[in-house]
Amino acid sequence: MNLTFIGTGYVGLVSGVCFSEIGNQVTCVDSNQDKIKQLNRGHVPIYEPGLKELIQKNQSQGRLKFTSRLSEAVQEADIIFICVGTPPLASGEADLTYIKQAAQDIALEMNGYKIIVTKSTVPVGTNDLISSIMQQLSQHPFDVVSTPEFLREGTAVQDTLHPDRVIIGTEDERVAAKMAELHRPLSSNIMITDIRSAEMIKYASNAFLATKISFINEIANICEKVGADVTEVAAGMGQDRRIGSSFLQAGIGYGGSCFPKDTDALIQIAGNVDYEFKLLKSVVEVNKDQRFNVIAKLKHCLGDLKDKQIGIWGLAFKPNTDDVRETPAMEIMEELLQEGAIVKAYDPIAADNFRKSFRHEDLVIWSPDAKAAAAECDALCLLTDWAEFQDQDLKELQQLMKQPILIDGRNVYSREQVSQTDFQYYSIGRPDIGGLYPYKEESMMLS
Ligand SMILES: NC(=O)C1=CN([C@@H]2O[C@H](COP(=O)(O)OP(=O)(O)OC[C@H]3O[C@@H](n4cnc5c(N)ncnc54)[C@H](O)[C@@H]3O)[C@@H](O)[C@H]2O)C=CC1
Ligand SMILES: O=C(O)[C@H]1O[C@H](OP(=O)(O)OP(=O)(O)OC[C@H]2O[C@@H](n3ccc(=O)[nH]c3=O)[C@H](O)[C@@H]2O)[C@H](O)[C@@H](O)[C@@H]1O
Repeated sequence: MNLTFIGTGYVGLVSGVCFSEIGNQVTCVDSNQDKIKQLNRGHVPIYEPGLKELIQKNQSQGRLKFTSRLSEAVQEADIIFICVGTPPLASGEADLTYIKQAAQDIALEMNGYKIIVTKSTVPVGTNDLISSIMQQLSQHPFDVVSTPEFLREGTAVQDTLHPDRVIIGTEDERVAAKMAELHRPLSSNIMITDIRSAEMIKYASNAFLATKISFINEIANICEKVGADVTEVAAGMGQDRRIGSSFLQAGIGYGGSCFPKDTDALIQIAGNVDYEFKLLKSVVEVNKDQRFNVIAKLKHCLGDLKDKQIGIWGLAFKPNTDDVRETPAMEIMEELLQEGAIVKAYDPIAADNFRKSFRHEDLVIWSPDAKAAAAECDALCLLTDWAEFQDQDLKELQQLMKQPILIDGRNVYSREQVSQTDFQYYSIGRPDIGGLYPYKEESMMLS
């Protein structure tokens, strides 16, 4: 089939490339000409394992092209995917400016029947809005379908080629059959539903995953006070198939371009129909606090942070991505600088992106590698669980530092690794590994 993807962010680019990989003729369009120039020169604007190779392969086999010329791309296509951003407004609501613009752009270039598929995450009712924009501006027939995207950054290619499920929101049987045919090479688990339910499935899924994370983070905080190990607790809970083991990794909270934005948007969607989503509001609040756990632990070890040298390992919101949108590292570093600490930072991939968006860029010492970031530090904080950090020799690391204090915000190191060192080690919800918690002994005793 001839497919056009509008927007070459994570979703448009990865989906476009993967649909070309399974044999479709794909055009990816972006209004950002610089992005298109880069892509045509072989430079991939995002870091995503496996993506560059797939782009090269499908481009050279003539199934994939990049352009900023929308008219051709719309006119050649049977199916057009809208994959533009839906960033948050100050109120938390999704900004639909790019969606409306894309619908108008498509409508003005129509030359016959097409299926318009919304892959962007959009509030319930947005596909109806797209339909009405199209109807006003074009005489040509069309159908609008909601097919939300569930890929994760860092594993986006695998997630797209092997999705757990495909959700297709349409009330038209022929459109459903065509969409199912398109997706069948990727998954046999295809659910056809109505448009509004499809729109809601996306928000509900992200909100539920965010809830699991905030839930386990609160359990971790309690574990620290009662002397239990959250990784053992999560492993025990996860063996119940009704609970499942994924997204129970305690840490410094979720970040990224989607969970923070989509939880806020769902709270607003509910608010707009006079429903207060109390549970989700708490999830968001817990998440905002969780990152400061790192600062509390630093203060417990070092007291006043003024003039203390603190190393930061990891700036991306998760490993295997250079995305720093809503990364917890941003606020942690701001707080450290505010406290008068000297901050040294390193990330294997995301440092350049982080520097561009960090307003105190000039106050940080940017280190070329992990060891340099730790050298001469009073404490080291691990904020992103990159494999590179997991593989470090802790004994060697300890020698480099002024004081052997390690705050592991992602529970990366094992008891065995830590016990072979003199590190004063604090992780999240594992009070028995390394660090001594002052409140542990007295609060653990039942009377
Ligand atoms: N980033 C992710 O991992 C995931 C994102 N989503 C959702 O997918 C949507 C897109 O997200 P990202 O790919 O991260 O977005 P992004 O913001 O990284 O990229 C969007 C792209 O669309 C382009 N664009 C905007 N308006 C355009 C127009 N009228 N014509 C042509 N190009 C246009 C922009 O120049 C930009 O390159 C959002 O709604 C997001 O919530 C869903 C699942 C995963
Ligand atoms: O809508 C989206 O954009 C996407 O949002 C998330 O994907 P992503 O943000 O790429 O990454 P995740 O792997 O979900 O991680 C999100 C954040 O949660 C944190 N996390 C994740 C899992 C966990 O157990 N604990 C935890 O703290 C990660 O460190 C990261 O900061 C969802 O997992 C995708 O299904 C969805 O498509």
